Amino acid sequence: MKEKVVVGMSGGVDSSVAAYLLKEQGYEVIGVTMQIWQDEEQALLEENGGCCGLSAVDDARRVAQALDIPYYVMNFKQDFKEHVIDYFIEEYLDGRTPNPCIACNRYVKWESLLKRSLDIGADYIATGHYARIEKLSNGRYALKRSATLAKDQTYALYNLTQNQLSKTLMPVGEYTKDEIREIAEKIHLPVAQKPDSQDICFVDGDYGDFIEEETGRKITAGNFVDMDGNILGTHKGIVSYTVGQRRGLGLSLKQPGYVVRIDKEKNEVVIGSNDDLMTDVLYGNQLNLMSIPSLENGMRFVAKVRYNHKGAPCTVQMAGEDKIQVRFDEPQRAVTPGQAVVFYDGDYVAGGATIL
Ligand SMILES: Nc1ncnc2c1ncn2[C@@H]1O[C@H](COP(=O)(O)OP(=O)(O)OP(=O)(O)O)[C@@H](O)[C@H]1O
Repeated sequence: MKEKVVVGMSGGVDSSVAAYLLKEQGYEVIGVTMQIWQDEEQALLEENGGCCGLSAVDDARRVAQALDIPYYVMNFKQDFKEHVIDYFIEEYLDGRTPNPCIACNRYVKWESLLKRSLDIGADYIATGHYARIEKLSNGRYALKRSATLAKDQTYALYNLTQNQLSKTLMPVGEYTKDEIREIAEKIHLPVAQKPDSQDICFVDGDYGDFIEEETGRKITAGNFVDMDGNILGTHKGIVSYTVGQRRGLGLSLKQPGYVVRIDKEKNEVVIGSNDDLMTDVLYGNQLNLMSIPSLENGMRFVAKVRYNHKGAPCTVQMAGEDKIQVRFDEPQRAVTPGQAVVFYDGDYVAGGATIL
């Protein structure tokens, strides 16, 4: 009997070609689009390349028809609200910079979609992510960077569990984006020329406005201060800033000023120089290990502190029960609380954690 796989279809090129490739590989393929956000907001975001509203469903349905596979729309709005929107809001209110894609992957795409897929008799779920999954000789499953470093999505997937990885297929990771578009053209998929989706699919514009609308809370203005605590001006609320930011501060300073720290207790945004942003040690919690079963003292990796960071050599070790220390060989710029640190052993994700 054919193995059954549920493909998460966003209506984009990558997941459409993923469905095609798996069908070619002999799987019984079922397409599913997850509805994750309110329809009116989605309709607006669609115009900006958002991922899950009405036109996403239309596109995914047309692709499923073209590929002759069954297709369903499933409602995941509650899961998304709890695990992504609420987390996003809480983190910003706490003066941190969350990564909602990581939370969506772990809790919505995998935990919830995988569960429902297994419930309907599937053996696997699949997505159009640019990453590969391998079972290593030590018995562990690990993500491997995609064949094309130009579009490698392993960073946002570091938090998947062993069980989740063991039930996941990512066929697109073997190809470059150009090759995927060529396949889409060759088989006349209706979405071959669709642009990539934007980073954060549910908010477009000022995060402060979004958080005020969602929570009904008024975001309060506060002081910009320098490294010595001297007041430099007024900010519009800590949720509108992130470490490393220079643009949009509205300050006229003698030297270029950057957000170095956000102090939630004092409702202050601390401004310093580029040098003040450099740090060679960071701490993380909520550790997830992937290619390695445990973290031994002195282990060497290359770690990324944000999606588009090129990665830097470091030593990683435990620094408490669920706390790690990452010590870089050279200081890194703008390490940001709330983002993830993901450490690689060659092409494999060894593990990752949330930056404290
Ligand atoms: N609403 C959704 N329903 C089901 N699956 C989804 C949805 N949104 C995203 N996915 C899955 O997650 C993968 C990665 O999503 P991302 O938003 O990064 O898309 P992308 O890289 O632009 O890919 P695509 O071209 O397939 O949209 C998609 O390829 C798809 O498999």
